[in-house]
Amino acid sequence: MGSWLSAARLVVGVAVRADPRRAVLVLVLVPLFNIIAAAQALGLRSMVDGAVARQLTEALTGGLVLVLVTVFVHQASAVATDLRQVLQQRVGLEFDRRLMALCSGPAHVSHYHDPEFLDTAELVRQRRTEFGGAFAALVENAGLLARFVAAVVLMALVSPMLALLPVFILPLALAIRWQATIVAAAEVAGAEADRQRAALLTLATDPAAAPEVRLYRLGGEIATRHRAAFAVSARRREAARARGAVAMAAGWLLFCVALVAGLYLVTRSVLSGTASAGEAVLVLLLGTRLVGATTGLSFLIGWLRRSLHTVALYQRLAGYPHPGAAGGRSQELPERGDLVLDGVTFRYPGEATPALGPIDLRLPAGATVAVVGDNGAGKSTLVALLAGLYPPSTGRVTFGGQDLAQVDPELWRSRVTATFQDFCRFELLARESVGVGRLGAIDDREAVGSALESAGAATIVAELPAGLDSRLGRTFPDGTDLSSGQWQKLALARGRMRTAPTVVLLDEPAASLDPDSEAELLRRYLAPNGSTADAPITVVVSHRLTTVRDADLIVVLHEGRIVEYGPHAELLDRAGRYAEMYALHAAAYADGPAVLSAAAARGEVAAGSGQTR
Ligand SMILES: Nc1ncnc2c1ncn2[C@@H]1O[C@H](COP(=O)(O)OP(=O)(O)OP(=O)(O)O)[C@@H](O)[C@H]1O
Repeated sequence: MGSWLSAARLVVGVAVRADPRRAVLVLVLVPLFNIIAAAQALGLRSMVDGAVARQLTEALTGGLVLVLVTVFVHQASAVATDLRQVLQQRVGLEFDRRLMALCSGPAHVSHYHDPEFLDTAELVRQRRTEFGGAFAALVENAGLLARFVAAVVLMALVSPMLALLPVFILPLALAIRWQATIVAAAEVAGAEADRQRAALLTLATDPAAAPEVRLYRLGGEIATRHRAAFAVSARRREAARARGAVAMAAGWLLFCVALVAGLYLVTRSVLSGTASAGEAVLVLLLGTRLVGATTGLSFLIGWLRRSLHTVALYQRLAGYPHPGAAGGRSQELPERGDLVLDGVTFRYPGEATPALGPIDLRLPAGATVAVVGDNGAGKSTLVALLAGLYPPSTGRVTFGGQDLAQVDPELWRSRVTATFQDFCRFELLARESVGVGRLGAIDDREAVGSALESAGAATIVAELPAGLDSRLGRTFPDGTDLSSGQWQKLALARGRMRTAPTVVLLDEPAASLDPDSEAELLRRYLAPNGSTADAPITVVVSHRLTTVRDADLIVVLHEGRIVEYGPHAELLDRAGRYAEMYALHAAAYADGPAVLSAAAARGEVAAGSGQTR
């Protein structure tokens, strides 16, 4: 009940803030019109009593009241419905904004790895329209409740016994509430299956997945799994609804018996002369209205319950404890310094063991660093930690001696530029897709042009139908789609928009590039830059070991830990994991022998051993 009230308060607060005048009008007028509607019954009573007593004035006055109230209530309700719909949209829009801020606002992104957060967010996203619906349901319920109370009061004036009718509605109301509770619980329990269903639907309709779906003939399998996932969540929901329906039917039965008994009492009073015929008609009219209002309430309470439950889920998301979200962070950071990880571990939410660490690592100012290791070694996790996207689970990351946990994450991220392994395909205008790398310069064609140039992506854009102004992607009919490598080059250009970053992070930046582009890219990023005073720390994750050898330092990760660390030649001398990986890699390349012989010519391969340096 507490969460209902808190959700209702939030919805009303949002409506009042979104449009104070309309909100107050709707919240006051709708119940008022419903109370006024009860005057129809009074008019009808006077009409009947006037007719029975042959009192024309009384009969005509009653008729006039009946007609006027009916017309007024009809018109006023239409106006109130219009107002309510406008507000409903505004409330929905405001919650959409809040939801976007909730997901994209937190300092870190680790919540996206928490299944509980994802399930709740998925439910809230699916039921977004219910935020506006919650306001509408509140208003309609208030209106119906007012109508109900007015009817009971008028009936009680005829016979006080009739005031007991609401007591017989209580079991029905409890049954309605119980059904809504168990259906909501079933929906939460089925959220995981619903998420799977949504993912399968995306898979079956996503153009990127289409080639493999066709090739491996996965259409049928996806449909089967989709049906199975639906069955899991639907079975739970339907079972909950059925149980609730049985309880509601029992509640209805009790109420109907009570109403029939009430009508019997009034009929007896008319026959004994203690009530007028008009009063009997009044009770009959209000009694049937009571049935209507109760039916309406049973529907509306279900609607209200469901929509307030969505609001409560939103509140749960809003209250999600984001690690490292404490305020009062420093806005100061040195321009240059070493980036140091000190006993750092990172565990994904819900995981028992850390994906990374403990790690101690010093990345000297201006150094170029390559991070290598097997799949799942923790390279991307390390990059995300350095970008400040996750807070370490234990240990600390410092820059220039300053603990980044004490620094505003926004400040740190404004110093970092990155191209991630799963880079985003911003389906905007080409210049915007690059320009979002520095929002302040999004309209600066020159800045975008030089970022494209430095990422080797200028020709891609030059060949587009409208150059920088071409729309990218398939979402819009006039959009041009790009190849994976072309998208990746635009992502690299985006990373070049920040002109003087402190740290440059590149996670598999060349995975989709041709060998020439890759070699050129890594040459640019990994050329030793310690001699330049303002050079950033550059961290490159790559599986192509032959292309990262020029880095000042190479970090070898294995099962989340650093197993080796040093320059290429030193690591080869150590003849450990890196040397082994490097030799395998060089030999596996089509031109492996050529690489090896070139290395031998430079004295980097121990003669006859195949071991490279
Ligand atoms: N969202 C997640 N939730 C739980 N565990 C995760 C998640 N993402 C990654 N992991 C786990 O963390 C470990 C490190 O993953 P990470 O992606 O950092 O490896 P990687 O070295 O970048 O791999 P690759 O070379 O394949 O890109 C792996 O064991 C992986 O299973």
